[in-house]
Amino acid sequence: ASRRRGGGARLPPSPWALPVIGHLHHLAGALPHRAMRDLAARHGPLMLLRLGGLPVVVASSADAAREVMRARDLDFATRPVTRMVRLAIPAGAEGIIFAPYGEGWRQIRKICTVELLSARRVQSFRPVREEEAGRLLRAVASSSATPPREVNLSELLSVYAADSSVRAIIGSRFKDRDTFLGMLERGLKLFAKMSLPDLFPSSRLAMLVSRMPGRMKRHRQEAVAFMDALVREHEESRVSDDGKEDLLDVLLRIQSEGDLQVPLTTDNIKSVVGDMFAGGSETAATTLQWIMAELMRSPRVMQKVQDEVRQALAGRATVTEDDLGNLQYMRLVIKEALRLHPPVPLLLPRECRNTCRVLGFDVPVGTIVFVNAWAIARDPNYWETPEEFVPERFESSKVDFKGTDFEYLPFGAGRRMCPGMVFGLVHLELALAGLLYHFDWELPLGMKAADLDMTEEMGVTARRLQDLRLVPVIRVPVPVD
Ligand code: HEM
Repeated sequence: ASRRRGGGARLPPSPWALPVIGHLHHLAGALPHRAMRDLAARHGPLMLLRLGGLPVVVASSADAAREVMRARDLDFATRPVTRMVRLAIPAGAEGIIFAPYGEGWRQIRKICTVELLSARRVQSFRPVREEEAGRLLRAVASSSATPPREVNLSELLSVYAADSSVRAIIGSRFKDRDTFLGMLERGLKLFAKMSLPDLFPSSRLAMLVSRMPGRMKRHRQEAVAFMDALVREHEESRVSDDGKEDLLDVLLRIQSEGDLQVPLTTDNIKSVVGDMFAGGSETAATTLQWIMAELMRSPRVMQKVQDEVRQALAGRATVTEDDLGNLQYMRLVIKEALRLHPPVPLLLPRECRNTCRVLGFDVPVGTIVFVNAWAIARDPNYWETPEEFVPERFESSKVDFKGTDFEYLPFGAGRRMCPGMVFGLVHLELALAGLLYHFDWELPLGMKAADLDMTEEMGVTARRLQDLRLVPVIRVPVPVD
């Protein structure tokens, strides 16, 4: 039941709580989006949890999501910054993801949408993507000898997404690419975990007993040294605005042009570089892995989407981005995979800036808000046979992921909605079209579609626990370099 507390606030309903840990035990042993869906079934579309010392509200219906991200978007337009994140990103040094709502964030957001992630800029990286997609296809082909052998498709897709993003962000010139990737990945792992000091923000003991603060500080030192070298290298070999700029070049140019309302510091720029990688890489890799897994479980859909791709490309040596516009059914396949497997199932957390009312309940200032987009996208109130992979459901429906249909929110909605949608989608489409055009796909010997393990694990994204291993059989040879 809902509770009234000091001043007569009507708080959203909560499950039973334990002293100190609050509701943490309700989440133990399950993935957060799944545990929260089960709790919401009992406590309603807006519920209040206390995770250690953190008050958290979870929105689990389209109505609740609409309230948070449209009606009251301004009240929820900032993000919580935990103690550990603060150790890695000092106040004022934020990029975009963790920037508090305000002029600074608005300016960086505008730079992202107009300069970094605009359709024109994304287009300028087309040669990089096509090269990386070619590399992916060759890597797959080289493993499909006679007799064809299985490949670890998860690994190859992660390499594709990471390499292609990194080349867009810091260019192809950078010598220490591998170190950069390794560092970013270690950093992301640290950010993805809620540690004791995060859950108990006022506890000094938690700070003392946890190993996280030390790790975060070391990560920051390493990242700062590395980014300094990266920025220096970019400053020494400036590229002009001839379409060959990488995202770091663009940021440094905007900084040097100087006519900004809020100064853009080099610390901000370094954080944006990290944010672009954090936002763009694992999301694309995870989605591609889920799409291929769902296609393997649904031979009907696989056949239909391969027929489409092969008809559209008949006689072609390989796929280019010019071909993608004709692949309507493939686009529905991607939409359906993003419905069942939104890579960021709880979206990125928001924080309440002003105490306000949502669905008749009071949400106090400072509360962290999650929108359970995963649960909403599988809710039988909005979806027929929600657990089934049926791309055709989007054929006659206007529901889209642009942030106006609150039953389907893989990219979020409102002011904080994902600015990287175009960038992400074109990566997905290009790689997928290539994989479907050049190869037929089989399960490893003796395995049936029903045996494919679809268990999730929570990293930065909700990704596959088991790597996806499949056997590619060449249908159209992949051109050599
Ligand atoms: C399949 C691909 C992707 C998915 C599913 C996805 C999903 C999301 C989601 C759910 C959010 C939170 C939105 C909210 O709070 O309402 C978000 C934010 C964000 N995404 Fe993406 N994303 C993808 C690709 C990308 C790419 C390619 C980039 C950049 C290269 C990117 C950069 C960002 C940034 C910077 C934010 C934070 C925006 C802000 O706080 O103002 N994303 N994304």
